[in-house]
Amino acid sequence: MTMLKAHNLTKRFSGLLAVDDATIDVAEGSITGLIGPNGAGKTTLFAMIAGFLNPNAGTVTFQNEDITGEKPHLRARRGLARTFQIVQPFAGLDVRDNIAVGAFLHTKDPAEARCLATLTAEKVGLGHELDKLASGLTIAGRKRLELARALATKPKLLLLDEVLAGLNPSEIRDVLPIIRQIREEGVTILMIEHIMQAVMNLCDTVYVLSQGKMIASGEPRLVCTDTAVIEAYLGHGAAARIKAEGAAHA
Ligand SMILES: Nc1ncnc2c1ncn2[C@@H]1O[C@H](COP(=O)(O)OP(=O)(O)OP(=O)(O)O)[C@@H](O)[C@H]1O
Repeated sequence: MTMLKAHNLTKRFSGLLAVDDATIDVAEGSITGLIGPNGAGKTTLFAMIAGFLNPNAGTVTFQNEDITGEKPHLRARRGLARTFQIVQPFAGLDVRDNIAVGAFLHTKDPAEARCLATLTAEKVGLGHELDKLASGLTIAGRKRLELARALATKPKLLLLDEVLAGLNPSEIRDVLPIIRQIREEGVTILMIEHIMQAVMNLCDTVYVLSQGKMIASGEPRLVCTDTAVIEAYLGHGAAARIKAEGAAHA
């Protein structure tokens, strides 16, 4: 079943066409990637899916219901949660209470929210830092916290905006199994990611956005060798140059 259908979405910022008639389908149970060069419009597309921005055109359908124009908190109640590229925890709250903020979506009882927060912290490897102030976490810790805050809302679809950015290779290796485990527990994932190793490792399907347009989609291995994708990242004529160099070295 297709859980999310974001169809023909367009977003203009005064003169700039940030997203231009882009379509993305996310299958239930999948990890779907969204990649593209800087400024391609990925975050803008995410914001329209999560309801933080209204599209100028196009529709967002979640579990067969049209949610275009619906406010973010109502989408969250349906089970659509997102993380932010710039991590902004409540610095003065400890890790447990930061995560509990997400849990309050489903309960008014602080004890229950904290209990769910504790369980969620363990899932992302923050179980031993529950009493620490969020401001005292490392970048890697803050990324995990961001993941936990979204997970505590009990999402059906989790939108991850560059959760691996800023992490070193060993920290990335630690987070990949956590993302896989979240999917194993039944959460569908749509992730913006620049780190290709992670995309190749995790994603069943990947979409490529360039200058606001969706230029390719499919299995990560196939998409990476697509001429239009190589040119979007490396410039016009790059695919031919790479091919020629490959032939010269053969
Ligand atoms: N609120 C805004 N007002 C005006 N222009 C904006 C706004 N938000 C984004 N843009 C512009 O829209 C385009 C797409 O930006 P967006 O952040 O969606 O790209 P991105 O693919 O997420 O980039 P990155 O990989 O660098 O995060 C860029 O040219 C950006 O400057």
